[in-house]
Amino acid sequence: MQKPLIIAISGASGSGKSLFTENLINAFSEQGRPVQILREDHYYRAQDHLPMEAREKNNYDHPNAFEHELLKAHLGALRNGEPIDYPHYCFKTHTRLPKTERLQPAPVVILEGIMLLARVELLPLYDVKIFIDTPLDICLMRRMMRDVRDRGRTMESVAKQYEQTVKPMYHQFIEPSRFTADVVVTQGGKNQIALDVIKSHIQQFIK
Ligand SMILES: Nc1ncnc2c1ncn2[C@@H]1O[C@H](COP(=O)(O)OP(=O)(O)O)[C@@H](O)[C@H]1O
Ligand SMILES: O=c1ccn([C@@H]2O[C@H](COP(=O)(O)O)[C@@H](O)[C@H]2O)c(=O)[nH]1
Repeated sequence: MQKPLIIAISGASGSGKSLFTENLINAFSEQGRPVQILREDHYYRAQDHLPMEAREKNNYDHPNAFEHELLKAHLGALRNGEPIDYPHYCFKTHTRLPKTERLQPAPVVILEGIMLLARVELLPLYDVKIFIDTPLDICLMRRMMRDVRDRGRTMESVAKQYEQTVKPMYHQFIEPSRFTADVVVTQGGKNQIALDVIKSHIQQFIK
């Protein structure tokens, strides 16, 4: 089997990474499953040993919140044409679910997550590095709506977390990682030109 094309899509929380990824793979949905998605979020560390109060106070915007060692091992396996069983993370309980999901190797693997370009040891594993560059005030607005709607948060808790960790960690880790990207995308998940450019690059890897 030919080595897969591994594409890393990063950027702030709420920048539009997930939407960009979804819009990218929709184009290939009628061709079987040549493009697989793997989310860095699933690699948040398990926290079953901590009470809920401590979990709620954790800094989830520091690279050490992720088990990147496992992500690295999984990328190595996919490169070797082997399937992986990746963990499942729950944002409401701040820990992993007691199940894993199997991901089959594919010609193209798209990874998306906030710290993917901030870990230098992961960079050599990617073939294409994309940074979704969206102004932070827009990210906050989107996150506020999404976290209250989907992740069991209140507006107050989103605002407090943003002030205490999300914003400072963005400036410390995510913003500098923009300079490692091959492609910087403005206008988030709806930038049709950027989507078309990446799609045509992907198409070359799908026979
Ligand atoms: N360009 C855009 N215009 C309007 N809404 C957007 C745009 N990009 C993303 N969104 C919306 O903003 C929210 C956060 O986007 P998402 O893709 O989940 O961000 P991320 O994965 O970077 O955290 C989602 O509800 C999404 O539908
Ligand atoms: O238990 C958790 C784990 C993570 N978060 C927040 O999630 C975002 C990253 O997810 P996106 O899908 O990219 O928005 C990160 O900024 C963490 O603050 C959390 O709140 N709780």
